[in-house]
Amino acid sequence: MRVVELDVGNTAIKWRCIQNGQHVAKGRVEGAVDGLKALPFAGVSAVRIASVVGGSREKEVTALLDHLGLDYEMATSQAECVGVKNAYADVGKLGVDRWLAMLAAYTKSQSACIVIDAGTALTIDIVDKDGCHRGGYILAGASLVLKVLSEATGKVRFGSESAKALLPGLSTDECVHNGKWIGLVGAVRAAINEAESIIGCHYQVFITGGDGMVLNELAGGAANSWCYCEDLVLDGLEPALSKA
Ligand SMILES: Nc1ncnc2c1ncn2[C@@H]1O[C@H](COP(=O)(O)OP(=O)(O)OP(=O)(O)O)[C@@H](O)[C@H]1O
Ligand SMILES: CC(C)(CO)[C@@H](O)C(=O)NCCC(=O)O
Ligand SMILES: [K+]
Repeated sequence: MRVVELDVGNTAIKWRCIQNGQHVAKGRVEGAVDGLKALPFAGVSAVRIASVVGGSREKEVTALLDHLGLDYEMATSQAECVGVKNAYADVGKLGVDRWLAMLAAYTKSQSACIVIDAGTALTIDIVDKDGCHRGGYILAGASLVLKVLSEATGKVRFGSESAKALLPGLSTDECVHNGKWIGLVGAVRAAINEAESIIGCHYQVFITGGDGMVLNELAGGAANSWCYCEDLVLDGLEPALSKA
């Protein structure tokens, strides 16, 4: 059996192809949804989708799959799945990428976990040892921080990043880029601190997203034990969509 999984995010669509349980291809599509036409859809019997974009972009994705004659299933955030219990009163409002990443993390750890997704947004979610989601955080991610600074100021003008560091900057470029990272690293450290008062000190940290690896590296010391999982959101699709 051949399956394609899609993580439709606000910046890019991440995809992978699974054949008989093996991951055989993967990639990233930026910009127009038409880029999905290049995926290896031949022989695919099912498409699983995690989408946080909604609206017309989501319709473009499903219209393209319909056009290709492919059956698809769209994951949604539920009250409970694989032992994880959603903390939102309105469970469907929790971003499905956050939900799926928690399902995957809790399945892997079978213990308390903290799930960090460093994408367009930075999200941090807390799951206790019994699988109860104990809440989370949504912040602007690295690229959004830059966008907001350049749009909302007259003189914070900067180029691209030359090195990734947390040191105090000595130019606008360094101040902005290092500031962006210290904001993300600092937010994650503070969130973990808050989490410890809720779930205690025994937990596994999982990190994913386009900026996940950099954030893991910059967080230093304590972050050595974090588990970087490139496809945590996609990993949650199968448990979320498998019928009991
Ligand atoms: N080709 C790339 N590969 C990996 N990371 C990238 C790439 N291009 C940009 N990034 C980084 O990834 C971040 C976006 O995160 P991610 O790839 O998780 O995207 P996303 O599609 O926005 O997902 P989501 O909307 O679900 O957060 C950007 O801040 C950017 O720094
Ligand atoms: C926060 C993002 C954008 C992260 O991708 C996504 O999970 C989302 O659109 N969430 C909806 C709002 C919420 O999770 O409460
Ligand atoms: K994401």
